[in-house]
Amino acid sequence: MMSEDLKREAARSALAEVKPGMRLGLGTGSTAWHFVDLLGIEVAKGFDVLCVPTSEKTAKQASELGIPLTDLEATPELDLTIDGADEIGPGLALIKGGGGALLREKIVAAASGRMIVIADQSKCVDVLGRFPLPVEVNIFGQGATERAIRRVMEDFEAEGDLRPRLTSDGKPFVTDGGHHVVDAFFGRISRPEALSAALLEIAGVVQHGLFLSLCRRAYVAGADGITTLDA
Ligand SMILES: O=C(CO)[C@H](O)[C@H](O)COP(=O)(O)O
Repeated sequence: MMSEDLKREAARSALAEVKPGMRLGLGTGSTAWHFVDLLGIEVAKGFDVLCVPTSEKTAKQASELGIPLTDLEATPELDLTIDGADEIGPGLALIKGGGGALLREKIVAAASGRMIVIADQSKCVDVLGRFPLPVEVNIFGQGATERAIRRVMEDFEAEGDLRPRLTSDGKPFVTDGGHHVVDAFFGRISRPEALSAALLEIAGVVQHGLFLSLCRRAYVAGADGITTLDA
């Protein structure tokens, strides 16, 4: 199966968890795109859900499909969030934010009773950190924030550097919240909880892409079908 087919199969498994009347968080990225697309087909047939998107991109896709949308002001508690991931590690610890939506993704996941991740097998790792960890930073004082992040990277024996994320035309990548993203190349993250705490201690760090103790289930699609991983 091609990678897009695998993503769609994982999305289809997650769709089976969605019951009528649920309040859902909708993730961001190419795998979440398939979930939203499949949900749109059900909504067109009359399926009842109310959704909070985790990015402007997902909001646009969902509204074009006629999926009813709300926000966390009107609906502060959700039943379930379905999202993709950049890495799935032991205990379903995740790295997210490759698409730059990590802040809204984490807020929405934290407001949800459950988070389910959908992915193809390539995302599963024994140790997190091969995928660069996205860190969302306030634009004010970014130089000082980067310096502080580099110090934390040294403390955690990062194998690589910190790189400000740029768009394809070389401009700083700006998140939906108006912040920048810097990508931290760790190679191996052996103490994710401690790293999370150290990064959040930095004043200019808005959020980072380590999702710890948030995801309870993953549907992972591979050549042999779907594997269900539970935390
Ligand atoms: O965290 C994300 C966006 O911020 C995505 O979920 C993550 O990057 C995975 O994306 P894809 O399904 O395209 O591989």
